[in-house]
Amino acid sequence: EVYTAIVDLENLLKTEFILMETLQNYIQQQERKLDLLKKQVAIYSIEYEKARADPTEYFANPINAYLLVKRLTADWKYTENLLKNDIYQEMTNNLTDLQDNIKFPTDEDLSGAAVALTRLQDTYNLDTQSIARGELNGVKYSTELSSDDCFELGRQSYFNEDFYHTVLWMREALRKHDTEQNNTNTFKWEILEYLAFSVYMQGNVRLAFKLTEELLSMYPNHERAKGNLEYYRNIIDNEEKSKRKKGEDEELAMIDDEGEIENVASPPQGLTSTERAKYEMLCRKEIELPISITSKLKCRYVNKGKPYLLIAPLKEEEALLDPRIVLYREVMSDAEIETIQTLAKPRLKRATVQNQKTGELEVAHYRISKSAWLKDDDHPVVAAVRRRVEDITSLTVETAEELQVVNYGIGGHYEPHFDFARKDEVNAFKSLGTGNRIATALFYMSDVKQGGATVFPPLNLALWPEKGSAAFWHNLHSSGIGNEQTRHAACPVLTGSKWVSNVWLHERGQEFLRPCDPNDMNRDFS
Ligand SMILES: O=C(O)CCC(=O)C(=O)O
Ligand SMILES: [Fe+2]
Repeated sequence: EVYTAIVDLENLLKTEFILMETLQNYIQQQERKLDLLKKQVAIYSIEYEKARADPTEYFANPINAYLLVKRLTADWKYTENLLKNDIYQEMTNNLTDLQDNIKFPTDEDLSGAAVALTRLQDTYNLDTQSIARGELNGVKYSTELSSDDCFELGRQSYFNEDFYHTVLWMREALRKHDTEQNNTNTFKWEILEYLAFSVYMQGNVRLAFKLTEELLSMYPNHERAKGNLEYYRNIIDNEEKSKRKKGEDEELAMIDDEGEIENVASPPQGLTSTERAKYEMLCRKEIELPISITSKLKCRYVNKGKPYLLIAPLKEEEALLDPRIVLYREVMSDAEIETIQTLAKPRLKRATVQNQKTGELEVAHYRISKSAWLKDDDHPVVAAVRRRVEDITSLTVETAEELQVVNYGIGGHYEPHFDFARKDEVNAFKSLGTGNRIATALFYMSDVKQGGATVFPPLNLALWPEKGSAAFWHNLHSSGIGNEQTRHAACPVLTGSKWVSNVWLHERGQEFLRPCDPNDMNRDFS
C-alpha cells in the first residue's frame, strides 16, 4: 500500500537507487567479461589466419603445432569457464538478499497507483492524450508516457474490470505504438487483444470484430483471437437474423458500419451520481458560492476572551454563515508542523473506516490516505495543538479524540461522508463513552499544488488547503442531531502532497460550553 502516501514513495526512491547500482555493477562485470572474450577471439583469429595462409609451413614449426593444441584445450577451457561464469546468478543472489532489506512496491501498489491515476482523470476531467504527454490541467509535470506505459495502465484497468479506462488507455497505447515501433516491448496485437475485448464489454461487437480481424492479420495463429472472432461473428449474425425477421432490412444496410464506440464509464459506486457530479465539480472549482452569500462573510481578529490571545489574536475568517464554518489563519507554525510530521511518519498506516453494518474498522477505496494518531504525551507540540483547539472553539478537548495526522498520496482522497455517527450505525464511538463527534477541527499542514480541497457538496462550499490554517465546524445541531449539511469530502490530490491533522470533539463535557441555539429547528425536546 505504498501508493497511499507520498512519504513512502520517497522510500521507494532509495530502492530504485540500489537497483540502479546493482544493475550498473552487473553491466560493468559483463563488460569486463566481454572484453576478455574479445581478446581471446582476437588471439585465436591472428593465429588462425597465419595457419590458414600456409598450413604446411605453419605446422612445420613444432611450437605452432603445440600452440594450436593448447588453444583448443587449455585456452578453450579458460574461455569456456569465462562463458560459464554466472554473473547473473551472483547478481540474483545479491538481489534476493537485498529484497529482504529494501522496500519494494507490490502488484497491489501498481494496481492502486493506476486506479489513482484514472480517478484523477475522471475527477479533474483530464483527457487521456494530455496525461500521456505528462500534463495535468495544462501544466507539464513529468516525462511523456510511452506506448508501454499506456498499455500497462490499460492492463491494470482491465484487471479491475474497468473496461472504460481500458479502452481509453489501450487506444492511446495503440496511437503511440505506431510512432515508437522500435522502442516498445509490447506487440501491437497484444494491445489489439485487450482493446477488442474491452470494446466488446462496452457493447460494441462490430468494432470488437474488426479489431480482432486486424489482430489476426498480424498473428494468424492466435488461437484465442480465432475463437473470439467466431464468437463475435455469431452474435452479429444472430442480431442480423432477428432484425431480418422483424423485416428491418433498411436498417441492416447501415449496420455494416462498426461506428464510434460509446465508451461510457460504469455507474459510480456508493454515491448517487448527482452527488458525485456535484462533488467533482466542486473539486474542479466549477461551482463557487454566489456573491449574495460571500459578500456577507467577514474576517476579524478574535481573542475569545482569553488574555493571552489579546497579544496574538486569532485571525478568523468566515467561510460560511449557515451552518457556520470558519477558517483560522496561521494557527500552526512550520516548526510545529515539522515536529508533528516527524512524529507521525513512522506510524502512518492506511486509514480505515467503520463498516456501518458490523462496526468493524476496514480499509475502503473511498478513503485513501495514511494516518497516525498522536497523544498529548507523545510530544509537547501535540498537547499544545490540542489546547489551541480549545482556544479556537471554546469547547473542551478533555473528551476529544487523539490528534489524527493524515497524509494523502497520489490520488489520495476521502469521498463525501459525515464525521458524526448516525443513529443506525453500529457501535459508533460507543467504546469511547463520550457521545457523538460534536465538532471537527481540521488543520492544514501543507499547501497543495493542485486539487485536495475540502468540499461540502450540500453547501456548494470548497475550502482550499493553506499551510498553517485550520477549519472548524459543528457536526451536530444543538439538539444533538447530526447536521446533514456538514457532509464533506477531501478531493483527490492532483499534484503535490497533502498533510492535514484533525481533532474531533465529542459531546460529553460541552454541556455548559456550547450555547443553546433557540432557532435550531431540529431541537429534540423529547
Ligand atoms: O482532508 C480533508 O480535507 C478532510 C478530511 C476529512 O474529512 C476527515 O478526515 O474526516
Ligand atoms: Fe471528515
